[in-house]
Amino acid sequence: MNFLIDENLLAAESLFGAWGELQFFSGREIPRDLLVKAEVLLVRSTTSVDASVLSDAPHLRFVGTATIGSEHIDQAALISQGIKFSNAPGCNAIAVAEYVLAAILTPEVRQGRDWRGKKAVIIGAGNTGSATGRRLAALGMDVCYVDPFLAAGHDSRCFGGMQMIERADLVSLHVPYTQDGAHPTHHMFDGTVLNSMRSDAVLLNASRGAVIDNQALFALLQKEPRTVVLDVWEGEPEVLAPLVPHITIATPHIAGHSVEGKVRGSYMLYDVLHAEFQLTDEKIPLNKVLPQLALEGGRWETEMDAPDFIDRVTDAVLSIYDPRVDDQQFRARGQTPEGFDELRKQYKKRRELSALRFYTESAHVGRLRALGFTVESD
Ligand SMILES: NC(=O)C1=CN([C@@H]2O[C@H](COP(=O)(O)OP(=O)(O)OC[C@H]3O[C@@H](n4cnc5c(N)ncnc54)[C@H](O)[C@@H]3O)[C@@H](O)[C@H]2O)C=CC1
Ligand SMILES: O=C(O)C(=O)[C@H](O)COP(=O)(O)O
Repeated sequence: MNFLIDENLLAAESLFGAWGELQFFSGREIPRDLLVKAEVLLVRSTTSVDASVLSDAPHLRFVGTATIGSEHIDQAALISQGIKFSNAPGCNAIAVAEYVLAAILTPEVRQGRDWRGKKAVIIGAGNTGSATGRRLAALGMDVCYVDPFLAAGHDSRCFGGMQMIERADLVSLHVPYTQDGAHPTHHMFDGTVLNSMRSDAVLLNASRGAVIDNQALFALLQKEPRTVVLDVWEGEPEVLAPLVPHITIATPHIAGHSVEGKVRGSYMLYDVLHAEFQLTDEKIPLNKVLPQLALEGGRWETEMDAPDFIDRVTDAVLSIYDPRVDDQQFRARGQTPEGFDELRKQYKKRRELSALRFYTESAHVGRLRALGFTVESD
């Protein structure tokens, strides 16, 4: 099989190398001459795959994106040409949830809050929203979801309408980008919705930029400061530069970029291809391709009392991932399209919290596990 693969797909050589010839491309556009031979095209979220791409790819049988979001793929065009498709649902849910957790534990966002008993409203109760909700609940927050699609089913979690955000201490967005259907998310947070939030509430967006009307947010923040964390930007890689100084933590769409999340994304496509093409070779287990390297300093021995739980957790979380480092780089180099893409391409090897082994006798083992740490207690 002939593969054409975005060079940012981790572990591609190890996973797909035995199945055929691999060619790699870099950047948002696929070089057209490489499409001619391609039977399998594997991309991430920055490459549009539409009818014009397909018209240059006469042998294409499968398109995969190693991401959760799939609005960059014209699925109707694929169906019309009998080309199979898969995304990688849930691959980086842990990474996104850990981004949110780390962001709200930074002193700049936390502003002395203990978070216990505070109200979190999560918009979108799918993979990333649920993973986030579980971590916020483990901090002691009171978590409710807005998700009209799931609220109508048998999900027993706390669901409510958008009016909940009026009383929320934290609002975190985890919806796909949609422009039609019963509940489109384009500019879901427009000026009216933004103004309905409490002025001391934290707003966080790690979903898609245009879920928030960035001009309306800019207008609001010019009038009064608020605590806002943005990982995604309307029109990225172009960003509304005058908005950036008003944002508490600003990052270049890297919330999902843990090494583990990226490898899981590639692995999910490997899994689907193995089944789709009825390949008979023995499957490579996921743990063979997940990074096995021990984390430097990845051992944390602690006693903790209830009052210092949040401070100990904050130290541990920020020792693994501190979004303020990404924020500094974004402000320095990420506000042009080239800088934005470059930061993402060269992104560090960020590990998930499970890479840190907590040794503790504390009564908080269950909460530490729910936050995502590996915990040993003997
Ligand atoms: N910043 C980053 O690096 C990343 C961003 N994302 C973005 O986050 C989005 C969500 O990811 P997942 O949670 O994995 O997707 P998911 O499909 O598991 O969950 C999305 C949820 O949003 C709900 N939803 C849809 N429209 C809604 C609306 N108008 N109001 C409330 N809820 C609505 C759906 O019912 C679904 O339960 C992705 O589509 C992607 O765009 C995902 C991963 C990484
Ligand atoms: O999974 C998604 O959806 C995302 O937004 C990805 O984390 C973004 O990753 P890239 O494909 O843009 O590197």
